[in-house]
Amino acid sequence: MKYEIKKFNDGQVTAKIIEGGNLDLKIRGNSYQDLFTIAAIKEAWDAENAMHKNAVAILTILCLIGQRSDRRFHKAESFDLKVIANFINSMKFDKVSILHPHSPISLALIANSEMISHFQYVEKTFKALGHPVLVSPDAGAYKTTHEIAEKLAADLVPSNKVRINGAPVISIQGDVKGKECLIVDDLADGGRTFKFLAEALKAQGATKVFLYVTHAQFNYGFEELKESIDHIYCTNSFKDITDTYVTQYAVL
Ligand SMILES: O=P(O)(O)OC[C@H]1O[C@H](OP(=O)(O)OP(=O)(O)O)[C@H](O)[C@@H]1O
Repeated sequence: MKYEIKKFNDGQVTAKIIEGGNLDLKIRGNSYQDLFTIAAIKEAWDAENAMHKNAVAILTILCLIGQRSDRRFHKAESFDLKVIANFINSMKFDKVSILHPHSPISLALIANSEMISHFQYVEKTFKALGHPVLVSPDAGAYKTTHEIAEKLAADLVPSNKVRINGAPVISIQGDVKGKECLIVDDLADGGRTFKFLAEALKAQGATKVFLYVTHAQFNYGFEELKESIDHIYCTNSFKDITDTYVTQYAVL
């Protein structure tokens, strides 16, 4: 399958199918633009395949926009992940694979979806660092990090996070004295969760603190992390980062 994308001067996106066959699209999916582009491709593909019902359409989303908005936070506010999921569902893909979604709600809302595990990236990091203690930063991350720790036979220290006026307040439930720690989570936005956690781990005697996140957004506060986190490991699902402080695994 081959296609062509054109952009009009007013921002409109249009797609043209050049060669037929199964559709296998891989996108960051971290912008509405990305979603509209695949909607155009899928619409053109459907029109071309109206007579060939056995062709298959698969979508891979590396960093789903709105994945954190997995509930209606306040009355009268929009439930954004539901809006995004409804739009993706309207395209009727046969399979939608999503890399390390923030919560299972993405999978529940998006039809025919399945999770792509981040295990291989954590495993590479864990081995490169020489088997550090894994740290899960909050209840949301605990389940998947616990599963990964079991598979790696790694020690796991859970920590709890509550946000007070937006700022994370941390409590660590384990002994990290004299140990190297690897915090494992799905995404970093400003990174304050990890800055506070790394400071707390070091205050409790951790010798080094590393961070793994699948979706390295770092929309703000990136430089500050260098004060408490020794090195960051991530994928390029959200963006490419050129900084020796960061090791990125290519997924795109
Ligand atoms: O880089 P930061 O700005 O610190 O944000 C990163 C944290 O935020 C997200 O969790 P969130 O608090 O949204 O989890 P929730 O679903 O439990 O509210 C994410 O899973 C990280 O733990």
